[in-house]
Formats: sequence, C-alpha cells, structure tokens
Amino acid sequence: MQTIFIEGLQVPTLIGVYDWERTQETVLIVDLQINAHLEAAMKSDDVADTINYAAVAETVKQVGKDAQFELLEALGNAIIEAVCARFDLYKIVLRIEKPGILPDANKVGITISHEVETNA
Ligand SMILES: Nc1nc2c(c(=O)[nH]1)N=C([C@H](O)[C@@H](O)CO)CN2
Repeated sequence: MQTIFIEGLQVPTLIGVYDWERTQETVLIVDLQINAHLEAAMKSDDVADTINYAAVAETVKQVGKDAQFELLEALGNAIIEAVCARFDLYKIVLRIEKPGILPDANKVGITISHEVETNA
C-alpha cells in the first residue's frame, strides 16, 4: 500500500455557523492523504494506472464550490464521499483548516479518517 498526498490546497466555499460568515466565501486549506495500491503505476509509469492527484484536487475544489454547509464536519463528509465515489482507495485522511477565524488562534479545523469497506 502506498500514499498519495495533497497539502495546502486552497478551497473557497461558503461555510460558517454565523450570518457574517455567510455573506462571502471563505478560503479553507485542505490536506489529504490517500492510501491506495500504486504498484501498477510504479511499474507502468502511466498516470492512467494511478490516482491522479490533479483530479483529486479538482474534485475537492468542486465540492467546495457547490457546498453551503455550516460546519467543517459536514463539508469534510461531502469531500470524503465525493473522493471515495470517484477513486479506488483504501483509506483517506482529510484535514480542513479555517485560518484566522478565532481571535488568539492561528487556525482551527478538523481531521477525519475514513476507511473504505471491502468485501475481501
Ligand atoms: N466543530 C466545529 N465548531 C465550530 C465550527 C465548525 O465548523 N465546527 N464553526 C464555527 C463557526 O462557523 C466559526 O467559524 C466561527 O466562530 C464555530 N464552531
């Protein structure tokens, strides 16, 4: 099993519990770790044999564009559902940061780990 990661992806989205957060999009910072079998691409050197991280990033940004959640937890769940539906993976660890929102804190956020159920 190998890992693909994306760090520091900027994801604009409408998010927040309070009215003042819902007048404009917030740019969230997303990190993703995906565990998958990459052996085929390691041998073939063909992007068709792997999880294209550009396509993952595009999927995450599209979820953000379409979403209007209040909570980071709900957005995280939507991102995980979209990525798992599109890519063949075993585990995903998602971290979403919301910078500069709390006084006296650089950033707040969540981390969600999700393992895909297999029939094996
Ligand atoms: N666990 C969470 N707590 C809070 C969230 C959240 O998404 N998850 N959001 C907010 C507000 O929208 C925040 O950004 C401003 O106070 C508060 N707590």
